[in-house]
Amino acid sequence: MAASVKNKKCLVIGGCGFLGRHLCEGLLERGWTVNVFDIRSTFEDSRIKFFIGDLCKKEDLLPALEGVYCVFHCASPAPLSNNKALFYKVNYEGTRNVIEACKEAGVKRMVLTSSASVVYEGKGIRNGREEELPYAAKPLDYYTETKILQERTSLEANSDDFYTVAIRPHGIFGPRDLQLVPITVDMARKGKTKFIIGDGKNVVDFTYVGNVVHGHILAAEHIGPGSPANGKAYHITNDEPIFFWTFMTRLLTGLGYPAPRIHLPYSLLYVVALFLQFVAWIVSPLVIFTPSLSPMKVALAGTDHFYNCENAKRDLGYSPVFTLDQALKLTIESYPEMRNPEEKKGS
Ligand SMILES: NC(=O)C1=CN([C@@H]2O[C@H](COP(=O)(O)OP(=O)(O)OC[C@H]3O[C@@H](n4cnc5c(N)ncnc54)[C@H](OP(=O)(O)O)[C@@H]3O)[C@@H](O)[C@H]2O)C=CC1
Ligand SMILES: CC(C)CCC[C@@H](C)[C@H]1CC[C@H]2C3=C(CC[C@]12C)[C@@]1(C)CCC(=O)C[C@@H]1CC3
Repeated sequence: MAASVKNKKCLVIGGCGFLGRHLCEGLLERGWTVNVFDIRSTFEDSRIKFFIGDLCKKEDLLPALEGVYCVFHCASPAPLSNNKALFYKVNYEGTRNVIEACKEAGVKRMVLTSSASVVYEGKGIRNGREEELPYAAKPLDYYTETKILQERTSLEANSDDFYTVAIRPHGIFGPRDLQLVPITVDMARKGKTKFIIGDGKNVVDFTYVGNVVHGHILAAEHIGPGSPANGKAYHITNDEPIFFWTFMTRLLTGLGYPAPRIHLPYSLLYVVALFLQFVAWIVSPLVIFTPSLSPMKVALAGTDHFYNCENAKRDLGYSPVFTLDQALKLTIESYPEMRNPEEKKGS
């Protein structure tokens, strides 16, 4: 049964990021008192108390944890940054630090933002259930490798004194998104979105940020003494699997760009991505460069990866609040600056 959270105080670690800020807005609407902890400041809100610091430093965290009922840990370095050392420092060592600081400050609950990628290693996943999918034995990138360590550490910390739960969203998109929409538009403006990787029939989940926020808040309201959610991981999706390339076509055409139309063999692109990754590794002692075509991106664009969220429905009372149609409309409308500048000239 959901606990009453009226005026309970929470801390959103990573609250100045894409998901974090939406989470703050959702929590405020739900009646929570919200503190934000982040390494940077990206917005102001008189209802929120901001703490700027590094989650890897306990002395930065402790003041922000005073009187906190629940911590939402959704901080991470940028998922596609490929910075191994930073991923380990923040996602693994930093999360251990967050857990220690929570216990020291007497915080009793933590909701971790994990990722559905923790079980994905480039092979197709269709309607994947949490209890049927082991952690990826061969993660495709350092980000995923450290998200596995982060989730495992967080769930193992669960006890009757400190309740933890992990939310595994997949392919989050929405207003103020920093990954999916900006990267896709950048590729479109460089003429790189005319290609379809593979046969174009791979089915995936994309999850609207409003639904991810809803899942996080339900998780915080449900963990506690005797809850079936304690120490568990939950897939949170839109529950509307879609062809990856249908989604991309709707997003691109909705922003005034042409639809992808030329098929390229998946295996060829994957080999090219592996070669570029090898070259980046060879030159890394001299220069850091992150190829735009990575094995992870190619795999995500060319294989099935959609997940079952029945466990979240059963234990958290989750169901998507926004449909994919509503979500795409809200997202496209929120990005006037991302529209194809050529469409105006053509009209
Ligand atoms: N975007 C997606 O599609 C998905 C994301 N996720 C997970 O959701 C969470 C949020 O992702 P998203 O909103 O996209 O990411 P963002 O990068 O937008 O937000 C993360 C925030 O955490 C901050 N941060 C990073 N390192 C530290 C640190 N050492 N101390 C304090 N704050 C720090 C970031 O600051 P800075 O920008 O300066 O690094 C940023 O403000 C992440 O845990 C991610 O793994 C899961 C599935 C899909
Ligand atoms: C091929 C192009 C037309 C479009 C490229 C879109 C990609 C930038 C995105 C498609 C799937 C996205 C995704 C993530 C980042 C952006 C994409 C690769 C994540 C890796 C972000 C962090 C996660 O936890 C998992 C996400 C999976 C899906």
